[in-house]
This record gives sequence, structure tokens and C-alpha cells, in this order.
Amino acid sequence: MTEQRPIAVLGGGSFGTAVANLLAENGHAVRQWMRDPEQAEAIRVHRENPRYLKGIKIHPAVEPVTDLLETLTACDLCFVALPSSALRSVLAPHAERLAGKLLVSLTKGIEAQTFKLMSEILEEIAPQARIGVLSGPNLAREVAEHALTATVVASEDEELCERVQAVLHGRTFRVYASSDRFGVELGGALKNVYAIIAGMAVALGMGENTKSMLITRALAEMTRFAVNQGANPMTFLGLAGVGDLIVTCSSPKSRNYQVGFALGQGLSLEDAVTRLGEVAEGVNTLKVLKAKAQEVGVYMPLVAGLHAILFEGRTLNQVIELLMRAEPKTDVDFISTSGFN
Ligand SMILES: NC(=O)C1=CN([C@@H]2O[C@H](COP(=O)(O)OP(=O)(O)OC[C@H]3O[C@@H](n4cnc5c(N)ncnc54)[C@H](OP(=O)(O)O)[C@@H]3O)[C@@H](O)[C@H]2O)C=CC1
Ligand SMILES: O=C(CO)COP(=O)(O)O
Repeated sequence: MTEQRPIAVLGGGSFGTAVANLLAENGHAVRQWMRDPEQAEAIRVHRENPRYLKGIKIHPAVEPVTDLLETLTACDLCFVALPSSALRSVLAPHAERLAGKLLVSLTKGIEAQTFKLMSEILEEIAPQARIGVLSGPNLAREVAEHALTATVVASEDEELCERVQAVLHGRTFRVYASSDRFGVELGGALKNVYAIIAGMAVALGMGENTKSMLITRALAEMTRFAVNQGANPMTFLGLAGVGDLIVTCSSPKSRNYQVGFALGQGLSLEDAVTRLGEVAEGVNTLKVLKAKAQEVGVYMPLVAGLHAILFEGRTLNQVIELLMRAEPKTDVDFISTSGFN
């Protein structure tokens, strides 16, 4: 069913562009809001985003716009694809306009000062809005090039999930639903940190065994943290958990992986982030996650190790030595109810 009103996508970057195209291909009118008028004009004229996803044609039904208030007034369903550092400051001034809207966050990050997830910020800014999140193994370029994949829309609001499935589910993009908004959103934010580690391991010439160990221990670590925070560990076995972790830790197309790879090649963090020139949410997530894990007493050796390398002056070799020599633990934390852990 086609939506009566246009659908908004907030953010002119890679993922906003990929999702705007999917919605348009499904027959919907889309307003893609971006802050840069020159970028909007370039898209209008050339039907290509000049900075992000070069070479991808933008569907004629995607209208690039720069007036946020007008966009929010015209649309009921809004997908938010802004970096986590910008989401609050962009939307808070328009809080009143958000009442009653369906707001779906695509952003995979954690707010630095508050440790809030993006949907929690949306809820705080707009208590009268209906909130959901979308997360899964969804590298923007692959989505835009129609490589088959799937995602999860998560919300306690069943009707919101159904509407998102109706508008976004398509020939190359399956949309599953979940009621565990917190677990789905947390999975998407946490995996970025481990993608940095995975990229680093590849740059160091580590083998396939190493990659597999890292991904598996990352899953154990992020699930342990999530359970401490009240999330359902089973969600981490789904697309937004292990699904997104595998793709982001394996693909050189992931920006977080690219940052890790550059670090493994010997670049400083600053140079690695500058060379990327796009958002790598894992760097900020690492900082806040390390502090939170310490505060709540959750054992996260991979997070602690990466933090020690990037912010505490430890060398890679020191950290690898520490991790490998640490006391051996039980393999799977959540299988036993008999106190075996
Ligand atoms: N790319 C991907 O594969 C995926 C990304 N995501 C998530 O989506 C979110 C956005 O990522 P993505 O689209 O890839 O990022 P990009 O780096 O591709 O683009 C970021 C976009 O945000 C805009 N922006 C930055 N700061 C502001 C601001 N203060 N006000 C308005 N706009 C701003 C940038 O505008 P400008 O160009 O003017 O600086 C740019 O359009 C991230 O949280 C990411 O984790 C989720 C799934 C997949
Ligand atoms: O979230 C993503 C894929 O699902 C994109 O990861 P990056 O931000 O590391 O590119």
C-alpha cells in the first residue's frame, strides 16, 4: 500500500541515501532532508549524491530538501539517518512538530554524555511521537546496489512495525519485525567497536582463525553487557546482533573496519578518522562503553584492550599479550543455569 503522504528521510549521507532510494523504488514519494543546499542542488541536477555513494543513481521520486520544518510538517513517517553526534541538536528545536509522528532511527550509536540510545533521545525530545529503530546487516553501498539482505524494525508499537515493513520490504530488502527495541538498537551500536578490532587484526595479517575467534568472543562480550543492561540475549542471535556483527567485522566496506585497518597499518586515530571522511560511530561508542562497563562491573576485555591502545598509550603487542594470557574462561555464558559460569 502506498503511503498517503511523502515519507521523510533525515540525513544526506550514505545510509539515508540508500534507504531513500529503496522507499522510492517501492513507489513512495520521498523527501530526503540534508543540511547542505549545494548537495541538494547537485542531487536535483545530476540525480547522484556528490559526496556519498558515488555512482548510485538517485530515484526520481526522491526529492532532496533543506527545509526541516517543512519536511516534518509534510510527512508522518520519518526515517532518521543522522550521525549520533547530531541527532539531538538537529531534532530538538522541532520537538513540537514531532508529536504524533512515526520516527524510526537508523542511527547506530550512543550519546556521549548520557549513554542514551538514539530512540531514547527521540522519546525524550518527542514524548508524543511513536518510536522505532531499524538495524541489521545493511552496508549502505550493498543496499543501494540491491545485494540481497534483510533488516529488523523494532518497536513495542506493532502498527509502526507493520507500516515500516509495508513501505520498505522489497525484492532485495527483507524487513523482519521485533518488539525488542532496546536489544536491536544496542546490538547495532555495540558491534561497531568490534569492527574496529577486526579491521586491525586483518591489517596485522592475522589468520581466519583469529577473525572467527574475535567475532565469537565479541558476541559473548556484547551479549554479556546487554544482559546487564536488561536486554534479551536472544535478540543478539538475530540479524541485528550476530548478523550485523559478522558483516561489519568482515567487510572492508564498513567504515569502522576501515578505521581499524588504518590503525593496524600504523596510522594515528586522528589520521585514520580523517582518511575515512565519513562517520565511524565505533570510536565514540568505544569511549562511552568502556566507562559504562567499568561503572556497572561488566567484564569486556576486547573493549578494554582497544581503549588501552587508542586512549591509554598501550601498544598493540602489549594488549594482545595481555588478552591471550588472561585466565581462560567458560566458552558460552548463557547456556547453564547451574552456576557453571
Ligand atoms: N553507511 C552505512 O552502511 C550504515 C550506516 N548506518 C548508520 O547511519 C547513521 C548515518 O550514517 P551514514 O549515512 O552512513 O553517514 P555518512 O557519513 O555517510 O553521512 C553523514 C550525514 O550526516 C550529515 N550530518 C552530519 N552532521 C550533521 C548535522 N549536525 N546536521 C545535519 N546533518 C549532519 C552529513 O552532512 P554533511 O555531508 O553536510 O556533513 C551527512 O549527510 C550512522 O549512525 C550509521 O551508523 C546504519 C546502517 C548502515
Ligand atoms: O552498520 C553498518 C552495516 O550494517 C555499517 O557499518 P559502518 O558504519 O562500519 O560502515
